[in-house]
Amino acid sequence: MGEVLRCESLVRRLGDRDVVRGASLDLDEAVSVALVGPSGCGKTTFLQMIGLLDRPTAGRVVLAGHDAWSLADDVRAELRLAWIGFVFQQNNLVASLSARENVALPAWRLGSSRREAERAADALLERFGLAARRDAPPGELSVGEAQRVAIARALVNRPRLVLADEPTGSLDSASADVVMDALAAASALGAALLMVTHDPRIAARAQRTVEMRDGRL
Ligand SMILES: Nc1ncnc2c1ncn2[C@@H]1O[C@H](COP(=O)(O)OP(=O)(O)OP(=O)(O)O)[C@@H](O)[C@H]1O
Repeated sequence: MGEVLRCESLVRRLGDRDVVRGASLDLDEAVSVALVGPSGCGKTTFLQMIGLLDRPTAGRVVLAGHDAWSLADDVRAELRLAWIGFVFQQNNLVASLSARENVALPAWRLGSSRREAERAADALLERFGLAARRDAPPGELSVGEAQRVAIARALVNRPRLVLADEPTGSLDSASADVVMDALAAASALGAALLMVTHDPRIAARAQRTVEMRDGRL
């Protein structure tokens, strides 16, 4: 199995304390890992360093063989766009764009034509049962619909690494199942999946569970 991600001894100091204190983790392609742990133990902070959103105080994130945090900012942004799909706790959709445009945007930014990007977006929206909602702006979607759009957006560039921070936290159990099926499908297609969850039912669907306590895995 090919290695997708290796993080080595990640530390993140926030204020006067280390919130993440030397966390190391390897992920190979097609694996799914649930990250669990008590509220405030550092899970989101850890995920944001891996997702190239928050610079570690110490340690390395090796993604696709690159020491990601030593790259120039624009190169790192490009690596992130091509390799990582991030599903946030809040969906972070762009309010002024339609569901379809939100999903298409990362593909277009990565270099697809508008037409190709929209075709890829439509295929994902259809798979998530949202074909009829594609022209709606996020403000007109239910919480569950919006989260499925956010997952479609995260998957549109066929990322090798999918990071999800409580992707089903705000969903009823039927919508949570649809979301989980989508994430499981991405991992079956070869992506490495790392998801933070408090839900034991969701964690049970991952191949492996890793626990964080006090900033350590
Ligand atoms: N800017 C900051 N300055 C100081 N402390 C911070 C800052 N941001 C977050 N923290 C603290 O860092 C700790 C870890 O936060 P983090 O969000 O990573 O935890 P978590 O495990 O994801 O929690 P939850 O499960 O509740 O989402 C918390 O105790 C939080 O209060």
